[in-house]
Amino acid sequence: MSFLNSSSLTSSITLPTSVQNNWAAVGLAFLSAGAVFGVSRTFISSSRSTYIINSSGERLPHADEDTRFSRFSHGKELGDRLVKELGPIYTFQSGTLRELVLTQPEDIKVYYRDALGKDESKAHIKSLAISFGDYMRRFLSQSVGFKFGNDWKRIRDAVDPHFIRKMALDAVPNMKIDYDSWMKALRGNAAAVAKGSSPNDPFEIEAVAATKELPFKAIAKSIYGETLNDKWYERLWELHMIHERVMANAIGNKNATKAWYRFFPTQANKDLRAFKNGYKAFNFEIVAESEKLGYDTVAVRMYGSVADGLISEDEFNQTLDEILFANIDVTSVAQAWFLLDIGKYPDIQERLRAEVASVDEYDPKAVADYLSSTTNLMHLVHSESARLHPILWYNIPEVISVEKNIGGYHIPRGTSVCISTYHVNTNPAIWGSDSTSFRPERFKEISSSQYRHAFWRYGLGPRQCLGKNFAPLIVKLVALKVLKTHRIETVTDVDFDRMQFTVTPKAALRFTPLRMSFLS
Ligand code: HEM
Repeated sequence: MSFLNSSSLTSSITLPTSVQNNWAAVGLAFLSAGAVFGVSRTFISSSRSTYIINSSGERLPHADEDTRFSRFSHGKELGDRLVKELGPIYTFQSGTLRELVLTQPEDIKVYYRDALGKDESKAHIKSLAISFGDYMRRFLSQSVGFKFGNDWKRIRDAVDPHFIRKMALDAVPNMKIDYDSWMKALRGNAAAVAKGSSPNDPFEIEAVAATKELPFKAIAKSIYGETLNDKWYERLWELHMIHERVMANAIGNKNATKAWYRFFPTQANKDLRAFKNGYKAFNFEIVAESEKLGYDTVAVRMYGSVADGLISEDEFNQTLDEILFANIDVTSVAQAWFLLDIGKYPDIQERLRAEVASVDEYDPKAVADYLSSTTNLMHLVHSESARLHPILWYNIPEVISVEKNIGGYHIPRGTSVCISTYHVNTNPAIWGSDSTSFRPERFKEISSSQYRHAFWRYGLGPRQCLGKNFAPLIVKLVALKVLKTHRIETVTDVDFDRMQFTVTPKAALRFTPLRMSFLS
């Protein structure tokens, strides 16, 4: 049964593997299921019978349809229809919950005001609507993305220093080595179809297949540094394979959501234990090895916070799990969209190629400077691609802990709130009448303060993506590498893979080598 037809997030055990895996990528990055995990402030008030009203007593427009799955699979169509029928602020159902949806920057600004709460009781909490139950709690409830309030601040304080801009830039030369190998090997990828027998002939490949595993090594290397040789990487990859099965169960196995399930000798439980114990041992041993070799890696420094009693060992291991295993799909999908956009607009591609021609890709500083520039064409094209392809149509909701007046309506505390990302990113009042067109130059015409609450990419509130300094570099690096060696064309119409949780493109790219020499 497809998740599109299931009546509850956990009601289908038989989600196709691809769906399960991608739901895994809910990026636990964005994740949120924290509220169910032993949290006392469970005061979700927006039940089906609760109406939100304005000062004249008028009800906020409401769509009485359960959107828990359609908001991901058909989020664009759903959002377009609801904005047209209900206006810029509305509620829709998420199972038994009535959830508030925002599309206007000024409303989003109010929503996020004091979201972290100086007083913890006023901080946003994560929504119960997407709680995944006991199985996931056993391996991810201690990760940063699941926390809120003071616990979240404590972990972020310990982790943030290792993901600052300088760290990301320092990681580029090491990443570049893997991107070189990726480009050389792409033609031989099992999913690639050669359009001739000569290495000079083009080949075609689905964009997501091309980029699928690329970010994993990049992020792993950023964390484990020089210590991560082939032997360690092989071990990490084996853990990744177990993690895929674990996530599939966490999201698709209804029984696994129940507390009693942990006591049964199922394969899912064995996998969970194997992953938890295996990853704990991996981290412990690789940190020890790094220290022995004198390598000052991110993992070593993060482990220092465990030794100093700032975070627990579970918080350390689970936050690394979230960063490494759960973020693969989010970043690879962003890479796929970026290449598809470049492949779709040949004139932009040629201008980009002319720009990258002046970057010496064997000079680490030149590469880092180029990838981190916020004024070059690469940056403009990357921003435009990110604007038009949010990774979720609706972000993962948070629950407000104090009553707010948003868009003229009294929003009670306990209301679960989410953002219609595409409608924010294409709001004509901010982005102009051509807001849905691909026009990178618009980013030269508008200042970042003008779109501060109108560009959903790494989060719009004070709680933002931990990888936001790394992700753009990883995505741009793919484009740099491709443009130096190949001409790319988007050869099929771009559709969405609606069986995926993230907004995933379904389209193929044709790669035509520019010259032979890179293959040698
Ligand atoms: C293009 C790629 C990526 C995009 C678009 C993206 C986007 C996001 C978004 C929208 C959030 C939610 C922010 C919120 O709560 O409002 C998030 C959270 C998070 N992301 Fe990313 N992300 C990407 C890549 C990465 C990478 C590479 C890492 C690894 C370093 C990462 C680590 C995280 C973590 C740990 C969180 C949870 C942060 C917290 O709750 O404190 N992300 N990401």
